[in-house]
Amino acid sequence: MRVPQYVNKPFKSPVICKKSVSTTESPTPTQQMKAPAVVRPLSKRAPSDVAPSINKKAAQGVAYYSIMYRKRSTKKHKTWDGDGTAIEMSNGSFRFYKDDGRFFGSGSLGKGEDKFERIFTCSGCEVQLDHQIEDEQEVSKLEEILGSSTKSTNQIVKPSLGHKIKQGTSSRSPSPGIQVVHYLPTQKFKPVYRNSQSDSFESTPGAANARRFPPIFDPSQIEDPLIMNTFTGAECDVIVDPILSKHLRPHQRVGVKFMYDCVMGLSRPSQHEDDGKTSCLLQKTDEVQGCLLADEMGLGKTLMTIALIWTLLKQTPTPSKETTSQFGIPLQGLCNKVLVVCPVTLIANWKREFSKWLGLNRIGILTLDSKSTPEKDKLHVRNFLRVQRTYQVLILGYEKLLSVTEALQQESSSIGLMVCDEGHRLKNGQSKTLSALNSLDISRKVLLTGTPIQNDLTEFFTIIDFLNCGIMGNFSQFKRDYINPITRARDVNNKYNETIQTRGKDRTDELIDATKKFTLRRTADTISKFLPPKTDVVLFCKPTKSQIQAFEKILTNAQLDLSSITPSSSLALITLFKKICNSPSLISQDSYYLENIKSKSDLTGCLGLDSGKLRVLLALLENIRSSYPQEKVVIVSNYTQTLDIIQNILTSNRFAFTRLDGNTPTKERDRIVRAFNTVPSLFAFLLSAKSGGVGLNLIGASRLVLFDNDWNPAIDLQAMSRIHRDGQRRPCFIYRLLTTGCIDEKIFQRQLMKISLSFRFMGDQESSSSIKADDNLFETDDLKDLFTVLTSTKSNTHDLICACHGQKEHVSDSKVTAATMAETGAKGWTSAMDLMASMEKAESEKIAEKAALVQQCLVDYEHIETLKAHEIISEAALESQTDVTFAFIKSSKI
Ligand SMILES: Nc1ncnc2c1ncn2[C@@H]1O[C@H](COP(=O)(O)OP(=O)(O)OP(=O)(O)O)[C@@H](O)[C@H]1O
Repeated sequence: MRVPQYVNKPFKSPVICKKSVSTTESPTPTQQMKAPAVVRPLSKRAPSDVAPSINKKAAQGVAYYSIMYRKRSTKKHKTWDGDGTAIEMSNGSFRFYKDDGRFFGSGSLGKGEDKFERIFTCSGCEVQLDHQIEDEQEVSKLEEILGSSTKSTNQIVKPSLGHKIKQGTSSRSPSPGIQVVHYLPTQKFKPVYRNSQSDSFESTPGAANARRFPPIFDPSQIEDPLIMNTFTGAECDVIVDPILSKHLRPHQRVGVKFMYDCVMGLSRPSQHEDDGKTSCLLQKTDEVQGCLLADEMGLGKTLMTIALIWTLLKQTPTPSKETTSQFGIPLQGLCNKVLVVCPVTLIANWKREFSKWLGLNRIGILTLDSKSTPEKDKLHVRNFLRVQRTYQVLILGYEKLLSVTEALQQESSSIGLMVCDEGHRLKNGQSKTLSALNSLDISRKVLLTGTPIQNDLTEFFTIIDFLNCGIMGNFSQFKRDYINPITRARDVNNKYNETIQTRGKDRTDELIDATKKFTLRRTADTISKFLPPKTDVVLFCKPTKSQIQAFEKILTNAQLDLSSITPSSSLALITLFKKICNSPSLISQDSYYLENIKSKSDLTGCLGLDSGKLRVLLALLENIRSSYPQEKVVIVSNYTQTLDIIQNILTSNRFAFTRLDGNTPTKERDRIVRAFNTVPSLFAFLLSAKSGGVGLNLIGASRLVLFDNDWNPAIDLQAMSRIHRDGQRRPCFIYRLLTTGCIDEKIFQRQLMKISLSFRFMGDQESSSSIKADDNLFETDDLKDLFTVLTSTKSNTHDLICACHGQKEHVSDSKVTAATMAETGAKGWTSAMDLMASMEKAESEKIAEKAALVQQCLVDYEHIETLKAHEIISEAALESQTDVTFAFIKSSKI
């Protein structure tokens, strides 16, 4: 019997790969209809072809790479023919294997050549390394395949009638480590469903016994199958391809099912909790078809989305005779085409992830070249939509989208799913990108973001309405029903108005309940057990004399009217103060200083390079280099000028580094990142937070220094999660440097307040009553406070939340009151009456609220004053840090 398997070569017309499978008897047509898929093992190879003593070599430090290869050609626009694996031997040479494990050549690098840039030629082929395979499981699979298998790559096992289908290998087996599934139906598989309403289990839910088509994978043959939920009327079970499901972590299985339910319009009962293990019978209401996956960074949103895309491209719960072969094998999935829109810097990352998890010879991915003309782009898009089997996924940058909208509009109904990565970009209802996306006729949408929707309900409405148009009514209704009552309840003047408070709380709960249907957010803690421990270190760095002088002189001469100060009128001064925190030398180029201060005050004496944070940074880098020579450091700043200063310091202290900022061309980024992750001598990576924070994988480093902070905590969080992510092997240290008592600290405190607020909304249902619609953290008093320089404090943040002595204590709830007292001047023992009186003051209430919000984010941190002796100090490379006045340290090991 001949079973078709569709192999879509990325840059070629697809081929139907006719594969023979042997059994001793052919099944009857009815048997064929019901037979399960058989998961076949990896190809076996003869010892003669075996990579020489792989395991031994691995122990000696050989490395594995995924490769792409093609026949040699003189064509101008070359494309790749297939994937494979390379082994870098201990002598530096490379041995190349096709994805079925066949050895096909070897090559070596010339002096100074970059292994990822080099195109090797051997056996009539051109080969390029794609990425290093570091995952232990993957490496051991490769060792197994390349090292211990027997040769039968071209062996075709023929089916024989009526017998169990034998396992064999194919002439086109996929990437190493991947199991081949043959679409052969048997009678064995009877899925068990849970009825989500009643919690009872049944083997034939609703009309399931009327299912006419067998699933393409047999769950009984798959270890830990991932079976999608179903609905009455479904004709076929949908099971995630085991080549992907075997990699998914528990939270990712739940995530894939959640997204599937949303885009399929399946409604979960409100109390429904999916463990990702059972398939449930849900109601198909089509009320929602858009999904917001707002998991924190690093949880693998890309892999989850790839699993969804691949499932929908290959399978459908409602096949028909026309869309299946005579054996009931689906010839097409629910979606023919998928559109992925993302920031341009992430296009390569998406493609790499598709390649990593599926291999690019399984799926056709089209990306538009950033250099091509709008005309060419339109042509490519039209071809993508019209030509059936060459490409299934189009990955586009948001910027390109506008130039191809018209072409997409013409055939957008053929796109079955749209994915918007870093989707918080769409929160502005007036944006052209949003209207371009809205003009496409695509109902199934997935929006990915690691950034919480920051308490702005107007922006949240924009995103909700984009995903599921009209689900919350129109904007005026939403404003009336949710924004107004929630905002009113937040107003301090209504704090004791019970009616307003109750209404606000009810509306908040209602909103959370309504959006829960299509919103999923999990925190980074979910994945922490799969990662090495992480230690967060907040270092308060003593400002230098010239920094303090600079603050004072500028404040005196700025002549700010503090009673009428507004965020916009003070923005330039805020920026100047932030620069002084980094290095007073930045003042001399600052436009506010040049225009308003320079003529009034002579600051020449305090324009030196030196700053508290630079001193701490340099000492930290020296400590790391001498005590942990294997480790690398990422240094992040929001300012390229600051990066320039740090770059000079690195150069004069002979630290080898590389750098990525807004001026780095997109095509260079990948090479820079790869070089940093792989070249041992590169010690530091200078990164601009805004231009490079998103999507980068810098797991070559295990330490990261956040030199300054942004108002938006999401930007800092993005940057910080570049090293502590899947693939990281070493314990990680994240250092945040703050100038003690200065604007740095105030920004940090506001960030923590923002994080607390958004956490309440997005994640913590219990405290959802505290949702605040308007994140108005900039009242006049706050602004005044920003410019206050507290020279006597060791940490203003610590003063705010705690009154301990900085000897490894942790903050606890009970300490907030004490801290509040300290801040309001009520030091020492105070009678209950006095305390009551002072707490009634509006001012102290505000401080208490601020302290509570800040404290919420700092629970579990150890408080350490002037780095009192403690074992973490040496692990964190903080010995002899005389410029650190205080530290908060939290280790995930605690
Ligand atoms: N189950 C897994 N096993 C091994 N590696 C994984 C797994 N899931 C994800 N990864 C890897 O973890 C890294 C982070 O994943 P990914 O970029 O998808 O996270 P994310 O949630 O999109 O984060 P961000 O918002 O920062 O981009 C990637 O290199 C990815 O290949």
